[in-house]
Amino acid sequence: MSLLQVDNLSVHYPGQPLPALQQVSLGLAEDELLVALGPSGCGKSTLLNVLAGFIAPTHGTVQFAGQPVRGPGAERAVVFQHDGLLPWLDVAGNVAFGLKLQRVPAAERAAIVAATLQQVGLADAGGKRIWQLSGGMRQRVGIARALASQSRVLLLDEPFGALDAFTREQMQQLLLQVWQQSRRAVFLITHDIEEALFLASSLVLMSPGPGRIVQYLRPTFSQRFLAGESVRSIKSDPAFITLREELLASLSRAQQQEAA
Ligand SMILES: Nc1ncnc2c1ncn2[C@@H]1O[C@H](COP(=O)(O)OP(=O)(O)OP(=O)(O)O)[C@@H](O)[C@H]1O
Repeated sequence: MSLLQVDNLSVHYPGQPLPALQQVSLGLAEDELLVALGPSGCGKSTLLNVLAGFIAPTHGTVQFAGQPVRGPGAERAVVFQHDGLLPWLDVAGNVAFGLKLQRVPAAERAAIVAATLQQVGLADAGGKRIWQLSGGMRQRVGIARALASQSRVLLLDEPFGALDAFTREQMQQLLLQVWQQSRRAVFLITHDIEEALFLASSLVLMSPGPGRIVQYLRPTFSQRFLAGESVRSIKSDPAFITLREELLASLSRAQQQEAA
């Protein structure tokens, strides 16, 4: 059964000629890393915002664990492209912030913060100030904060979009490790085909005008990485390259249809 379930979802922003999303249906299971891939304007952020409970559907339903989503909830943590960290707190303070709001006792809070910082490779950085961190480290803190919240779903909004190619690849690997260890359901949006193929256990390809799902896939490359194969070997595999080119062709076909 899906943890998050979307049925026949449409979102039409007031004053816009076309719906941002039209008749979108998908399910996110507990052990899944679902990626929504598509070009700018296909409704990825709108979909994530609906799952997070920031935006209400115009039509259709969104359910978490069988209950309608009526707004944001602690069981669905969001990580944004621009990390949203609090500059007046240090790294540990940022990771502990949500726990403090939830009134988790100090000793328990400290243990969770230490464990999640360890998980994202920042075990020694708890006392650092936010302005001392690189972009990749900041995103690690954002992910640690989401993990610390003990949410059951992580919603990641283009989390690596602002990073250089090398750091981005490191973060993709980290995310897969964290996904495997933390056993959370993950929903991630990206416009990067290679990133989507490498990370996804399920992938929906989206197209704009109106925003909709045009293809569902179940790539297996992340399983190969988690079984020990190197990222370079996976991304240079002809099977990976062929699928990447097919997705690129599907996306350009969808965009040509939109333009016509
Ligand atoms: N608050 C809003 N009010 C009106 N229209 C909006 C609003 N937010 C998004 N839109 C429109 O809805 C459509 C989908 O936008 P959305 O941001 O969800 O797409 P996206 O795939 O995430 O794009 P990007 O990758 O550029 O962020 C676009 O046409 C956009 O202009």
